[in-house]
Amino acid sequence: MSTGLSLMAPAKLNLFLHITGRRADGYHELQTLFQLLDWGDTLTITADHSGEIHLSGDTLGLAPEDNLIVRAARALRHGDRGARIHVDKRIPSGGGLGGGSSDAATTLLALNQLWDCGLSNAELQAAGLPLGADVPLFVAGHSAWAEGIGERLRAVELPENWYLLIHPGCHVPTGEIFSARELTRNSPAITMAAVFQGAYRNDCQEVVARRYPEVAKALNWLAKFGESRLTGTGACVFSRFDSQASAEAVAQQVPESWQAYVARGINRSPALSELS
Ligand SMILES: C[C@@](CO)(OP(=O)(O)O)[C@H](O)COP(=O)(O)OP(=O)(O)OC[C@H]1O[C@@H](n2ccc(N)nc2=O)[C@H](O)[C@@H]1O
Ligand SMILES: Nc1ncnc2c1ncn2[C@@H]1O[C@H](COP(=O)(O)OP(=O)(O)O)[C@@H](O)[C@H]1O
Repeated sequence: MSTGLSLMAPAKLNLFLHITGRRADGYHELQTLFQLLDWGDTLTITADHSGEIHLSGDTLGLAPEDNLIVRAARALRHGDRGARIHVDKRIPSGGGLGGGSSDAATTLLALNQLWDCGLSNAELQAAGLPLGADVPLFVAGHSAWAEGIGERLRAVELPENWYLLIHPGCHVPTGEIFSARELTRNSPAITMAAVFQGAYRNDCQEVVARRYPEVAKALNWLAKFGESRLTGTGACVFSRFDSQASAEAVAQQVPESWQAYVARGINRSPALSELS
């Protein structure tokens, strides 16, 4: 049990996000289309018998017990199971790109194999949900139509378009947006067919744009080149392009105070092919 794995933890976009209700525990029910991207963090994980989880690399200044990678490893650990995990982060934290959740999911998938835990994918999704509403998506590893709080997933095949993502530099706390009084919480449930006909939006976008002027600016700037939209609760915004070259050409023009990323949509997470 000393083998290691190096896996990509992909980012995601919410191509649309409707809030359809609120549960008794305060969590919001939503409908969303999760698009996985061919771009993300890299985790290098080696299992050992130390009984400890050691994390190195880009730890974002978080205490180990607050890092979703360590929390995911601890959810599976028992006995003398231990691991050394190195993380190279590319996905900006708190950007609505699901970086923390993807890191957690990749950790669960890798350690389930390295530690021979024998959990099914469904069991891993359930173990990951308390860590974050997006963790089941990344454990399932497929672009998906999602309902519930994002954990009821149906795999979908989406066109593998190119996207330009802009991080306008501000941090938008998910909890703040979900507790905003002005947030629309009663969007009627729609069908997947309606979404593919273009009848969709992100219900968080107006609230985030009003509270965070830099997000509004980035949405307006990107709208010069195509339809621009917020992912999740932000702060990142994105637009779809027909080719890598056209996305790169616009990325070159992004104002210097913002971060630009070009990525391709993918249907299946590359991590799944790496794992047996
Ligand atoms: C709404 C999404 C769409 O992808 O936004 P992003 O975070 O990616 O921007 C996610 O599901 C978010 O998932 P995640 O960021 O993991 O959220 P969590 O840690 O589970 O929740 C943070 C806080 O947001 C609120 N929350 C989150 C998800 C949800 N469906 N309803 C909520 O009300 C809760 O107050 C919760 O305490
Ligand atoms: N490994 C990690 N990578 C990113 N963020 C993490 C990680 N562990 C814990 N976090 C915390 O999770 C929160 C949400 O991060 P993230 O999932 O990247 O954003 P979002 O939910 O907006 O997509 C951040 O506030 C961050 O402090």
